[in-house]
Amino acid sequence: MRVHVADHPLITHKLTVLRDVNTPSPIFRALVEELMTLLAYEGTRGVRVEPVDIVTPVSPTKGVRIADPKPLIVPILRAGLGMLEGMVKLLPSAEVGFLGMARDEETLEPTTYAERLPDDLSDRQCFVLDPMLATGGSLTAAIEFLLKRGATDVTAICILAAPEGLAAVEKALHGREVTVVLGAVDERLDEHGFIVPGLGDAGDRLYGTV
Ligand SMILES: O=P(O)(O)OC[C@H]1O[C@H](OP(=O)(O)OP(=O)(O)O)[C@H](O)[C@@H]1O
Ligand SMILES: O=c1cc[nH]c(=O)[nH]1
Ligand SMILES: [Mg+2]
Repeated sequence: MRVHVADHPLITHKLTVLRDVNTPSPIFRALVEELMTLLAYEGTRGVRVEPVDIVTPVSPTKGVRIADPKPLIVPILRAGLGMLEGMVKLLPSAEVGFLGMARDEETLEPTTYAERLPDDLSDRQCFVLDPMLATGGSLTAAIEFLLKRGATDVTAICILAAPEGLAAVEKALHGREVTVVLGAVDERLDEHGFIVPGLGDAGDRLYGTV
C-alpha cells in the first residue's frame, strides 16, 4: 500500500479550521470541498492520459487528454459526498458511482446499504472518497468491493486517518497495491472509534445533524 500524506501549509491551515468545534456546517462543507481539490492534485498524479495532437494559434503541438476508459469516482455516502464536487471540478469527464456505508456505533462494523457502480470495473481507475479513515473497516470494505468487480488501480483520498486504521487497511489488502492519499495522520482512535484529535463526526458536521 502506498501512503502519501500531503504536507502543505494551505492544507494544514484549512484542516485547522475544519477541526475547530466552532466551525459551522456551511463553512465545514466549503472547507471539505476545498481540501478535496488540494488533495486531488496528489491523488490524481497517476491518472491515465493519452497523447493528443492539437494546434495552438502559433503551431501544431502534442498534448495529453484523460484516457478511456474514464476514471470512476466513488464517494462513500454520506460523508464522502462532501468531497465529490471538489473532485469532479478537476476531473469533469469522470464517471461517478456510489457506495452507501454506515458504521455501527457499537461494533464499529460497516454495513453497505446502497451500491450504484458499474458491474465490470476491469481496467478502470477508481478514486474512493471518504473524509475519515478511522478503524479502516469502511475503506477496506469499499476497496474489496471494487477489487472484486475487477478494478486494478484504486486510489483512496481521505482527509484524516488514524494510524490503527491505516495499518488495518494495509493488513487486509494482503499486498494488493492501493494508494492512499491523506491530509493528515492523527494520533490515535479513542474508545468509541473516533479519531483523536480528529474533527468529530464528519457526516453530522457536513449535514448538520448535530
Ligand atoms: O474507518 P471506519 O471505522 O470504518 O470509520 C470511518 C467511516 O465512518 C464515517 O462514516 P459513518 O459510518 O459515520 O457514516 P456517515 O458518512 O453516513 O456519517 C466516515 O465517513 C467513514 O465512512
Ligand atoms: O472520528 C471519526 C471516526 C469515524 N467517523 C467520523 O466521522 N469521525
Ligand atoms: Mg458519520
